[in-house]
Amino acid sequence: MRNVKAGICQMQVELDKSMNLQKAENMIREAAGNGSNIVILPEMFNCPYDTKYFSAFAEAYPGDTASMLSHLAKELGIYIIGGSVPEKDGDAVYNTSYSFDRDGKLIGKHRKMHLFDIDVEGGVRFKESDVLGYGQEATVFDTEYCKIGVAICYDMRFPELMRLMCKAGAEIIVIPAAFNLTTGPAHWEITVRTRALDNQVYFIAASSSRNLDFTYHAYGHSCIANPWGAIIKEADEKECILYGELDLDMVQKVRKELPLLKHLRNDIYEVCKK
Ligand SMILES: NC(=O)CC(=O)C(=O)O
Repeated sequence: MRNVKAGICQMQVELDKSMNLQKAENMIREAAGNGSNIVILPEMFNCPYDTKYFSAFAEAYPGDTASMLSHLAKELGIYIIGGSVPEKDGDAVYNTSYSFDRDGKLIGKHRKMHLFDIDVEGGVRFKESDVLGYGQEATVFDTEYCKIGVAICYDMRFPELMRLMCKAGAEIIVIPAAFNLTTGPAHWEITVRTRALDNQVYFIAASSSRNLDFTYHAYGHSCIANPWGAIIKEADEKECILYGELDLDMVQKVRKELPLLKHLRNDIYEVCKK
């Protein structure tokens, strides 16, 4: 049996960065105290999800935020997938996720590859590319449980990237995210389930909770889908820690019983790195 307990911190993000860091620390400690092996934070957990704040909140690596996550991972002996934060690199700012192992070592760094530029009539309008640079690489890393792939929010809408992570051996895909009240009800759950089903992985989508003080209202509803495409845990829109047990043997069982990945017609089409 290969079991992992995941703790998803659906935290409320505020305007005050130090409050966000304190909140994240408290929630990580609580999730670890309740037996989580892997603790996950949401997209932009130290900064409101609004392009006007990204540059001012950005830190060059390691900075206070990544250092805190690394220390906590080591002290608590857990893996941390640190949501995402604005990262400063020279003149550029990226939407970046840092992951740490039980020794506090950085094992994954993902810069959001697909920037969220949308304009839905009567709904949400957002243009990350006004202020953010594009990530260039898919991110998959080893843990003692299995390989884990990490991407950020809008990245999950691109099946090619998810397939690339699956081909690189990911059995769990983790997506720190912040869908909204236009796209969330329509697309969140179906995208999570479909990506889990396509790739026969555990798919974890970790949102912030809904804060109506800001112009961008996160959908919340952090959830976990299993390799059969079923949602096994889902939060509502409020702040909480969502726990889920992942049975990694199920990944291999489903892949054996319904061998989608073996049946790919790579002679006709193939998702590959350029
Ligand atoms: N916030 C995002 O990056 C993506 C999102 O909200 C959506 O795809 O919808």
